[in-house]
Amino acid sequence: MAVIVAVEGLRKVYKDGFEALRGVSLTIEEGEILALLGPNGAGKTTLISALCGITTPTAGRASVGGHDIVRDYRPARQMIGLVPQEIALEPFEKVINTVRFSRGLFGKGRDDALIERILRQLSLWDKRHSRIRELSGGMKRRVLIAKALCHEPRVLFLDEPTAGVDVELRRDMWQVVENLKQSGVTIILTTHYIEEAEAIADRIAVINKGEILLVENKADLMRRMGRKTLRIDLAAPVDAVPAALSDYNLERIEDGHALIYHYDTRGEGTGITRLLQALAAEGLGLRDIETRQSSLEEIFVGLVREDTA
Ligand SMILES: Nc1ncnc2c1ncn2[C@@H]1O[C@H](COP(=O)(O)OP(=O)(O)OP(=O)(O)O)[C@@H](O)[C@H]1O
Repeated sequence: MAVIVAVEGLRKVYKDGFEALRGVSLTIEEGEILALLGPNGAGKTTLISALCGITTPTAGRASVGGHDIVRDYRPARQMIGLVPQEIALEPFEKVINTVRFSRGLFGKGRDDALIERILRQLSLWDKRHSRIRELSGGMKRRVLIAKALCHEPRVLFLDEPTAGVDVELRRDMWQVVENLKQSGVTIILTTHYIEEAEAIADRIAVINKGEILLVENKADLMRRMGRKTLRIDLAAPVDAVPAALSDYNLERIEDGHALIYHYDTRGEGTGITRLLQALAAEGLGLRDIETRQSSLEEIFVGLVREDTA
């Protein structure tokens, strides 16, 4: 796949001397959904702002569609749609005018067919004559997306697209993002909701304290870093883990009614067969067993904690 966004050694030092980006390098491929994950203050918005020309990088380079974001600011910016975190819309304006106006700001001529297609894609067509203030929060977010799409960008940045949105609307928004991907738009989104990245991203970039900790295909990441746990519900509770089982580092939970075994899916063997035999040899009866894959959230928290340590 072709690279559409290339970032190389990007640094941003704010006026007060704070270094928000410490040499970020990253490539984004055409047609993918990349989720940028990071704790508060990690530098996500700064990175997006730099790529969109809102803030000037102190050092390093970046290009969008081959256009340098500083030297060729205009063509680079033409290729980008930005959906900001804050909802800033004119409350008394009608939906359709709001969107048409945004296209005009990019110096593009009126194109009613395109605007209709975008509004339909975002399920806003029926609301095109409504005033912004009459819309629900979820619809306002869709208007922000429509505005960001109306100059036909190839790369769309979504900064926290579902912050403060309820679960149902969040799923709705995921569908919208998926449809945009199908239409060929490359999407970079920042999010605090790790399940959001897990649900829709092709690749995950983790950023912490202005540095990229990793960028990896989501499925590979979960396979590589993921650990599995085996939960063993015992027929009768134990006061302590028997000494004969000490090699397994079992965790005793729920007053000894259950034991947790952590194992690595990358290892040669999981050790489960041996463990079950050892439990039987100790005379421990089992009521139930259950395995669970660690979530992206657990992987993420582990990564950031390691980086802070
Ligand atoms: N104009 C500014 N001047 C000085 N420091 C700033 C400025 N803007 C942001 N920062 C600092 O840079 C760091 C990164 O901020 P940024 O908004 O990029 O983080 P973020 O990852 O988007 O965080 P959040 O998830 O909270 O939105 C923070 O410590 C922030 O306080």
